[in-house]
Amino acid sequence: MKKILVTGANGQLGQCIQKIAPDFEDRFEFIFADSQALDITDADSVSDYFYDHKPHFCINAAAYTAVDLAETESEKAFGVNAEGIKNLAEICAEYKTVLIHVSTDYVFNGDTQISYSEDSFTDPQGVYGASKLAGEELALAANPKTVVIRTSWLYSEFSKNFVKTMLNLFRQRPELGIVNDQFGQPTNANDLAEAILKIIGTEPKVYGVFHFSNYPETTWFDFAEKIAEFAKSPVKLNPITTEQFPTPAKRPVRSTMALDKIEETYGIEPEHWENSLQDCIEILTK
Ligand SMILES: NC(=O)C1=CN([C@@H]2O[C@H](COP(=O)(O)OP(=O)(O)OC[C@H]3O[C@@H](n4cnc5c(N)ncnc54)[C@H](OP(=O)(O)O)[C@@H]3O)[C@@H](O)[C@H]2O)C=CC1
Ligand SMILES: Cc1cn([C@H]2C[C@H](O)[C@@H](COP(=O)(O)OP(=O)(O)O[C@H]3O[C@@H](C)C(=O)[C@@H](O)[C@H]3O)O2)c(=O)[nH]c1=O
Repeated sequence: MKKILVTGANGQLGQCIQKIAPDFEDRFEFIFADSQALDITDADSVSDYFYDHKPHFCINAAAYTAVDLAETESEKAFGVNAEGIKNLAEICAEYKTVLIHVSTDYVFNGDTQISYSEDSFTDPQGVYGASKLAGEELALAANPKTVVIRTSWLYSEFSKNFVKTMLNLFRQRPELGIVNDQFGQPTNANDLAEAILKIIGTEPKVYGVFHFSNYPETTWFDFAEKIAEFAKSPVKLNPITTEQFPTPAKRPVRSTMALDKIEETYGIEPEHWENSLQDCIEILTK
C-alpha cells in the first residue's frame, strides 16, 4: 500500500486531511507528523524520518502563517516556509517521493484587473508572501515531482482563521468595521484536502504550480456579511477601507486566481464559496 506523509498535521489543513483520511485508507497508509514529531527545519530529522517511513507522497501542510508577525519574524518565516521546504523537497527527490506543497495568493502584488494564472508575475507585498514564494521556488528546483498548490483565504472548523475570528468578534462586539477594498477567493480547507487527495489518487504525472480555491471573488467585508448571515448573528458590519484598518503587513488588493488549469489537468471543479462557507458555519454553530 502506498504511504502518504502529512507534515504539519495538527494545523488547519492537516486536520482537514486527518478528517477525510479514513475514506482513503483502503488505498493509502497515512503517516501524520505534527511539528513535535517532525520539525521540517531540522534537516537531519527530516532525513531520518524519510529513512524510517519511505513515503511515496508527502503533503506539506507545515507552514509559518502569521502574516503580520512575519514582518518582525522574517528569519522564522523563511526558516519554515523556505528552508524547511527545501529540506523536504531535497529528501523527496532522493526517495522519488511526490511532494504536494501548499502556497498562497499572497505571492502576488494584487495590482491586477484579471485573475492571476499560474505563470503570472509574482511580487509579494510582505515577508510571509516572500517566504512562501521562496519555498515554491526551492521546492520546484529541488524535486522534479513537485506539485505546488496556491490557495487563498483558507478557513475551516479547525485552528485559527478569518471565519472563526469573525464568529468570536460577533459574540463580543455589536458593530465591526471590515475592509471592503481587498478582493480574493475564500477557500474551505476541507475542499482543499479533498482536492489534494484527488490529485494523489490519480497518481499525478503533471507537476508544477496549480491554483485552487473556492469561487468567485469577494471582499473581506462581503465574506464577513455572509458569515454573519449564515450564523444568524445580529452584528452590524460596516465596510471600511484598507487605510482605516492599518496592519503591519501589506495585503494584495486583488489576489483572485484563475482556476482552469487544475480543472483541466486533474478534473477538480471548484465549489461556490457560499456553499462551502455554509457547510463550515453549520459545523461551527451546531
Ligand atoms: N491559512 C490561510 O489563510 C492560508 C494558508 N495557506 C497555506 O496553506 C498551508 C496550510 O495552512 P494552514 O493549515 O492554515 O496553517 P496552520 O498555521 O493552521 O498550520 C500550520 C502547521 O504547521 C506547523 N509548523 C510550523 N512550523 C513547523 C515546522 N518547523 N515543522 C513542522 N511543522 C511546523 C504548525 O505547528 P505548530 O502550531 O506546532 O507550530 C501548524 O500545525 C500553508 O502552507 C499556508 O501557507 C495558503 C493560503 C491561505
Ligand atoms: C479582524 C479583522 C480583519 N480585518 C481585515 C484585515 C485584513 O485585510 C483582512 C483579513 O484579515 P486576517 O488577518 O484575518 O487574514 P490574513 O492573515 O491576511 O489571511 C491570509 O492568511 C494567509 C496565511 C494567506 O495565505 C492568505 O491567503 C490569507 O488567508 O481582514 C478587518 O477589516 N476587520 C477586522 O475586524
